[in-house]
Amino acid sequence: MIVAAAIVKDGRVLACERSAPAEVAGRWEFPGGKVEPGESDAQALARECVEELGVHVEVGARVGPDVSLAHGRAVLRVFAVTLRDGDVPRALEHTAMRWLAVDELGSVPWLPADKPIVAELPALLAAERLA
Ligand SMILES: Nc1nc2c([nH]c(=O)n2[C@H]2C[C@H](O)[C@@H](COP(=O)(O)OP(=O)(O)OP(=O)(O)O)O2)c(=O)[nH]1
Repeated sequence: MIVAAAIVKDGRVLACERSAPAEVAGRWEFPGGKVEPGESDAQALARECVEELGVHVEVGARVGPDVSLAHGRAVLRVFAVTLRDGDVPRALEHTAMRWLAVDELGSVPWLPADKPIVAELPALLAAERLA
């Protein structure tokens, strides 16, 4: 299982540019990674957000469907995530980061598996604005 974070703040979502490996470098994704043995999805996601962004997060609801990766050898599961007050993400492992507003969601080359997740973001961003 790969878990990843749709970090939402002020009507925008954080997109991150992969630095490696070569075949996906330059593609954009949600920060995250593999769930390690003994971890829950939420624990893995919280750990990855510390490692990749230096932030503490609160893990919320699922976003979009489980997406099959690598010919069914892995599954990508994305969660809505909020930052702990005052925490500011830094690109510790990514080449670049951008906070995308709803009209900018198509402005980066997402990893192909992320497309059905990105399709759910307008509703997620709208809901956050109302909250
Ligand atoms: N984190 C993340 N990975 C994604 C997304 N979309 C997508 O296809 N993937 C794929 C790319 C990689 O093949 C895999 C995640 O690998 P990773 O390199 O981020 O995981 P990790 O940090 O645990 O890996 P490792 O280098 O520690 O072994 O999932 C996404 O939105 N976020």
